[in-house]
Amino acid sequence: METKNKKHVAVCGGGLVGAMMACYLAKRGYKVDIYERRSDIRLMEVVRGRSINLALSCRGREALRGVGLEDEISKNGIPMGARMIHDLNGQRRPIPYGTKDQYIMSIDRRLLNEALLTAAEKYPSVRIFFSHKLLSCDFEKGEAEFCNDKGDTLRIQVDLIIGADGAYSALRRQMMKLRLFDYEQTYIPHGYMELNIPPNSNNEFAMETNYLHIWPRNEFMMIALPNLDKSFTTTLFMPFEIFEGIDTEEKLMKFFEERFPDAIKLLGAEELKKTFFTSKALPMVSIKCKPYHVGGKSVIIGDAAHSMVPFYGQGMNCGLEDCIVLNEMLEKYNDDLAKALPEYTKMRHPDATAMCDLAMYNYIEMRSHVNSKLFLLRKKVDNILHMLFPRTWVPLYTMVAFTRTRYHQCISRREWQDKIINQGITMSTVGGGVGLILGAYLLHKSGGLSPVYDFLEDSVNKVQGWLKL
Ligand SMILES: Cc1cc2nc3c(=O)[nH]c(=O)nc-3n(C[C@H](O)[C@H](O)[C@H](O)COP(=O)(O)OP(=O)(O)OC[C@H]3O[C@@H](n4cnc5c(N)ncnc54)[C@H](O)[C@@H]3O)c2cc1C
Ligand SMILES: COc1ccc2c(c1)CN(c1nc(C(=O)N(C)c3cc(Cl)c(F)cc3C(=O)O)c(Cl)s1)C2
Repeated sequence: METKNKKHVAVCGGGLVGAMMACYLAKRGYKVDIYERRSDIRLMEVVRGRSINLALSCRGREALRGVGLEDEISKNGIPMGARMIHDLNGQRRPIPYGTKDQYIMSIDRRLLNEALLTAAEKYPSVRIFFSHKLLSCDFEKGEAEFCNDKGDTLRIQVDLIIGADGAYSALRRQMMKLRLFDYEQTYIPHGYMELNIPPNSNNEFAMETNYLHIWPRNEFMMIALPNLDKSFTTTLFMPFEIFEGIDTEEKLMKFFEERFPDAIKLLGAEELKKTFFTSKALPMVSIKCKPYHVGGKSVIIGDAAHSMVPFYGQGMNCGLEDCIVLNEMLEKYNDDLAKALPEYTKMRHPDATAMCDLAMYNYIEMRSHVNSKLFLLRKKVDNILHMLFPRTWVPLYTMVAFTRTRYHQCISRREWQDKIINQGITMSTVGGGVGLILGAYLLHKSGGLSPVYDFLEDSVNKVQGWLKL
């Protein structure tokens, strides 16, 4: 692909979204220089960072498909066709995500990042500068300044500076100096800590493999995703003050015996103690900002533009979908940045902020009153209504994880569904009430079990049978 009349772009951040965007831009014939603060993770023994694995769903897979990487990544992913709910007495109950072809995938974060960096590097017009940290930039001149691990500074001039430098983005910090730039951030009182469920003594998975394991305990929660090495990366979510209050091994074991008794054997008591007292609980922040662009000179994508709490497993999926949308805008406006970038903000901001809100909403839901019984019931009702009314009742998580329905439309449909179900509940309550009064009257008049009463009792039993309550 000719690059003579195409743009020269600097992508700050060689994480999942930056490397993905570099592939899309290179496919368009752009000259792309990636500046990544860390050294080359492909050469590192251990890569410290956030969750070791992630749930890849429809939006992320579509982005990978767009650059020909879906098959390579999927073959190294572990399909999860259902959630496995662990309740307090150790009972495990599966709840399918949908039909058998509706599954999400557990993907190793490092493997995904390495594959995306290697794919980007294959394009002759892409260069990657590791150990280069963005310090500042001048949007008017299209200039950016970096420092390398030797402390040298480097100044470059390009047509477009893209910030894919994550939740604590340096490029976004530069944008915050500009007038009319809106910004809000919220740290939640919960932290997360990664634990590990190793393979069992036969070197097999210690739990059912193709499931997203969940221990919902209202204000506490654990989630475990399978790894290729037959372990499960297990993330414990708790308020920081609870983490801090567990300062002895006795307190830790008492806590797990009360809240996650079945997990002790799976985690291994000694390993649990060792990991818990050598790790720090990490924060989770929700960040919304606007606009994502500065004229035709710069744009932020991924967590740099919208960081969300992980309670929908959509942060990466959303960031990868940003790449599809930005590419569509460049296509639509024939690479005219002065038109494409403002359109990108206009198109993407409502959806990205909707997903931030959905993730926060689910965090508050899960934290306040979702234990395993209620989690099970809600998902079952969702699935039954979807079976009965497949075109009108699409569960929210299905729209989010299994379609490319725009995120803000997922919310408007949820509000419509809530209205329907609330009206349904009201009508059935009223209807039920009228039915009962009528039934009682007929019972009284006929002196025997009235047909209405039989019908009512029969239909409630049927629904209960369906719900297996
Ligand atoms: C506990 C947890 C669980 C999660 N689970 C899921 C999940 O199941 N599914 C999902 O879709 N998402 C999940 N996420 C969200 C996901 O991790 C993020 O949305 C995703 O990593 C964002 O990618 P990014 O490339 O935008 O940012 P990052 O992955 O943060 O990458 C930013 C890159 O920029 C580099 N950088 C930073 N500053 C500079 C600088 N100044 N100069 C140069 N380079 C810089 C960094 O080194 C990094 O390589 C989870 C997040 C957490 C915390
Ligand atoms: C590595 O750390 C993490 C941390 C959190 C998550 C993930 C990985 C992956 N996550 C996914 N969430 C959904 C989802 O849509 N919802 C509503 C759910 C939300 C919660 Cl909080 C939950 F526990 C189950 C479901 C569920 O439905 O299974 C998926 Cl679909 S995948 C959350």
